[in-house]
Amino acid sequence: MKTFDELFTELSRKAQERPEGSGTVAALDAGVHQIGKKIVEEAAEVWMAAEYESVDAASEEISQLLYHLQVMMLAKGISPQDVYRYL
Ligand SMILES: N=c1c2ncn([C@@H]3O[C@H](COP(=O)(O)OP(=O)(O)OP(=O)(O)O)[C@@H](O)[C@H]3O)c2ncn1[C@@H]1O[C@H](COP(=O)(O)O)[C@@H](O)[C@H]1O
Repeated sequence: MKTFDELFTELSRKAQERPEGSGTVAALDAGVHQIGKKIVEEAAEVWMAAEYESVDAASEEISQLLYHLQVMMLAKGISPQDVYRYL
């Protein structure tokens, strides 16, 4: 289990060190357009799970959406603090 900030730290390191087999590195290489499509796909999965599936399934979909949002943040050089100041 990890927090939003812990995941962001982990993904930042992956982006920098580019370990082989990292899905995050592959997503960053694919670019903003592909990351954006993944965010829309995951958002739809959150909606469907929330409406038709269990709380656990919806939680898992939300975690995946948060992951892909973090990948977009990395792709655009946006830090958690950049986002938090709007919360
Ligand atoms: N939390 C996540 C995470 N959530 C979602 N995903 C990605 O999102 C996909 C889920 O999307 P879908 O449900 O659409 O499943 P899918 O259709 O089989 O996925 P794709 O075919 O699109 O790859 C997964 O296959 C992962 O590629 C994640 N990938 C990585 N992480 C964490 O990120 C960290 C770094 O991962 P790597 O960069 O791969 O080392 C690790 O701690 C991982 O646990």
